[in-house]
Amino acid sequence: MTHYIYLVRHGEHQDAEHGLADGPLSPRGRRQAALLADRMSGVPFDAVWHSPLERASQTAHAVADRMPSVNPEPSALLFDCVPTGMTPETPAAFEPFFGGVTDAEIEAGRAQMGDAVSEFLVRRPGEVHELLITHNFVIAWFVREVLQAPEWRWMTLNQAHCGLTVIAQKQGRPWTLVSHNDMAHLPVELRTGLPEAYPV
Ligand SMILES: O=C(O)[C@@H](CO)OP(=O)(O)O
Repeated sequence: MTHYIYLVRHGEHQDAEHGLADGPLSPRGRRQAALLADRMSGVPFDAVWHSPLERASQTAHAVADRMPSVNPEPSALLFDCVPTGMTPETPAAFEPFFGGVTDAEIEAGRAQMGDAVSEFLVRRPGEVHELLITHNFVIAWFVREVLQAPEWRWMTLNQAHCGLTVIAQKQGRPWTLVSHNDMAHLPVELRTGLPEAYPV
């Protein structure tokens, strides 16, 4: 019996190129979400959770619309956030990023990620499949947590729009990383959202 959590970053949103924080999915984002829905259509989901932001909600509904028995629900624990601040271990290369982040945002992000781990990374009885549609940094934090990597390491983990990351726990065993940022369902022109173009 295995508990699977499928972590998916939302599709590209319409206003991303104008620097707006949220908005509906772009035409490319809608295609990403449809292909994700095709990919996931055979999974017997017990639950679909999504960040309350529009881009995540629309992505979740694109998947769930194909599964009449699944009702996607928003969770504030999956909201976009900055999980930690600059620490003595954080490489100096990341310093500019934190220039635009307040202490209050970091404190809130850390608390949110602590609560999210307590809520989702728990053993549930039986075979369980849960889909979480959320944001780049949130997925990075979950992966870091599963690997028990140093805190700052979330900054080195990036996921493409509608890339698929799977973590799983078998009865009595630790959480494992099954796959990271799997983009097999996305043609090259739809592999967006990574900091640099994927070289292969
Ligand atoms: O702004 C970003 O780069 C990330 C951070 O998590 O968010 P999103 O996945 O919503 O694009």
